Amino acid sequence: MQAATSWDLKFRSTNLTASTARSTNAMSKRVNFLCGYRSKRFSFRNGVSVSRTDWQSSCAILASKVASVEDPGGLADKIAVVNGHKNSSVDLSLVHVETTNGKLSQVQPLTITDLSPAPLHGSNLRVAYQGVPGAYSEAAAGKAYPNCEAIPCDQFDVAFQAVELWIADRAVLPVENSLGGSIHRNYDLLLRHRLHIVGEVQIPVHHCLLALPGVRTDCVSRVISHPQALAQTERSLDNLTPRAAREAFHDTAAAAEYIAANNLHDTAAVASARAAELYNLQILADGIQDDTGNVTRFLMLAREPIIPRTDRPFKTSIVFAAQEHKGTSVLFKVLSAFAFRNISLTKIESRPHHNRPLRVVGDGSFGTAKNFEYMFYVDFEASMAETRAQNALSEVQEYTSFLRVLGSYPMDMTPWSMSPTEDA
Ligand SMILES: O=C(O)C(=O)C[C@]1(C(=O)O)C=C[C@@H](O)C=C1
Repeated sequence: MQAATSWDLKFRSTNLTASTARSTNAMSKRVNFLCGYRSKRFSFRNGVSVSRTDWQSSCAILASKVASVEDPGGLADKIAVVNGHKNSSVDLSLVHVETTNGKLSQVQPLTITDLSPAPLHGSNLRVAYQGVPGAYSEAAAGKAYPNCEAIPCDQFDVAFQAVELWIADRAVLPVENSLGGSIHRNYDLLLRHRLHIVGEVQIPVHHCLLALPGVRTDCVSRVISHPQALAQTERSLDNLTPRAAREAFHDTAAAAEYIAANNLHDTAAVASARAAELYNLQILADGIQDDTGNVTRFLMLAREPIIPRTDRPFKTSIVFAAQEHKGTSVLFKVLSAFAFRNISLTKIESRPHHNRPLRVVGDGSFGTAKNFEYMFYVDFEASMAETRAQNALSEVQEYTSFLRVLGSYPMDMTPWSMSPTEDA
């Protein structure tokens, strides 16, 4: 192996799981984590910590530390193509390369940098995302916070908790896709947790069909991926693998990793080109999303809100519940509060009202009807620093029993490019 080059990459991988983010005291967790790590009393499977009772209340974390990676065959060039997009603005220094010459590297001991407190600013921001390296959410974290330390989490909920417990500074989570629609789980979690939306990023999602080297497409009997990714490639898969069963997986990159780790010759994954690189899979088909306009919108979440401004386009996200017995006219009134002030809405989503899911109506003469109650999520194009937005919300408050501003944040105005071909 050559001596370290300028392409030696210093990567860290901290993988949060549900059990590791369960405690309420961030500081004690951090300490427990460090002790747990040092004592090496827990074991690992596929680079993921296996929970132990004496470790369950501690904060985290598997850390696979510094991996020195030489640059065989132009790694720099290879990872400049992320998600199939050559000119991607995604900064790759966040990437968790755990492999050295294709093999998983050994877990390394902690160094002094592990003991430094969470930075609030700058490039060392710790950003939690759901998935494993190679997931689109990781690319979103890199676009949102170049040079950040991306922290993989096994569930959305864990990413929220990681920020609440000061293990991470930000979470970056998908909320909707232009083809697949809303990721409802994250809407519900936004309400359950007290984090603030501080930004949004949109990522063009360029899917590939991946399999072990040598596997032919007609030998694939099962395709695994994140349900959203399967939905976004439905028609392509009908053509490419018409007889293959489709199975949901936690995230796209985890599906790729699973095939590689289990040497599955009959299974393919829908995932990114970067996942193919990371897990040594071949690309059977490239650009298999059913429409080139396949974009996922991610939200950045923090413990504190940002101060809204008026010098650039801002978006504000709110959630509200209608006053009881006011019926559907409430929604009309709320929407008109924005319309009369020329505030455009970019999104409206309804979710079950978990505290009050049903409303019984009718006086009994014809029986009673059970109407469902909803929480409405609305995104509108204005900053909370604008008087028109403040006035609109004070009007909305009159019609609602519950109103929360989830965040007022800069809109992602990245110039549009749909595919790698168009980038070139
Ligand atoms: O599985 C991944 O790679 C993810 O980042 C998750 C996710 C999603 O939740 O929608 C993100 C973007 C794509 O739309 C497909 C999947």
